[in-house]
Amino acid sequence: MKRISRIAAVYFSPTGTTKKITETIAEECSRRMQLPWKAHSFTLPSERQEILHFPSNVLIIFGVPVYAGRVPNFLLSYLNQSEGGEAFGIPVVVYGNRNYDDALIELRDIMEMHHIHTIAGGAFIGEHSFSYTLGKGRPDKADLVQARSLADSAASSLLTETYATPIQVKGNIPYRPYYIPQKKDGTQKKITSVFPKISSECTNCGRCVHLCPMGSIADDCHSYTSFCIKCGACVKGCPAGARYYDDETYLYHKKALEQEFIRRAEPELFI
Ligand SMILES: Cc1cc2nc3c(=O)[nH]c(=O)nc-3n(C[C@H](O)[C@H](O)[C@H](O)COP(=O)(O)O)c2cc1C
Repeated sequence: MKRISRIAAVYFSPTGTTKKITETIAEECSRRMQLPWKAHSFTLPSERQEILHFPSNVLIIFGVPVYAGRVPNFLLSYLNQSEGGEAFGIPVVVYGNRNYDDALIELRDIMEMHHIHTIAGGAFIGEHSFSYTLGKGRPDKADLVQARSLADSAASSLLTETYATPIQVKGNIPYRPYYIPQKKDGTQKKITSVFPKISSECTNCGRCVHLCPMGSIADDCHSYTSFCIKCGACVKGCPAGARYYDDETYLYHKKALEQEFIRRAEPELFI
């Protein structure tokens, strides 16, 4: 086996569910392989100043949330500059109880293209960025058991050199187009130009300014300097509950998702 001397949990995670899964897998790999692990977030603009560059001796647990059934597209130019140095890696996607569509296979391909040899993969569920009821409380205890199980199998396959790479995961090639929300009348409408509103409860504490992964909220907390990806970081992270959406298509889409995807989706592990 190529020498692995440390483990890295590398993730983009505006509302923290991807962070939780990715770090749990890293922690368990660390326990099983008796190696140190470290977290590396690329969620905030300041964290994306440096490109991702890994030496060959790292096992990389690479986590992204699923946006529109795919790897978030605004991350592609950043991810496509990364260099994996022939390291081993585990692609992990976290989705809001609807579907992960082609996100996992796309992430695997990105990793392979940048010289990270994938040996396992997983799709997990997190509370949906738009909602407090869809995937509520996920990942939960049972999800974390699954995350640890993925880590155990991956660690065993590395220790016994029985891994297969690239890992075979679910998904289509070519990838399906990005999922587009529907309006009430059944026609599709993108919500790219929608921004959260700010109520009078806002205390100008600046928390949202710090949390925004696009660096799009001005210091006054009330105006926007760039675009909004609807990640939910400012809405769910506002201590005063002052940020909300009132866009009709956004609200209709959120309600439709909450009504249609009430079944409990389960994690899928690829080993
Ligand atoms: C723009 C956008 C698109 C999303 N698209 C999907 C999707 O296609 N399928 C799904 O199940 N969840 C979708 N989600 C929900 C997130 O994948 C999910 O909430 C994830 O747990 C968020 O990760 P985080 O907590 O690390 O930010 C979407 C969220 C956003 C913001």
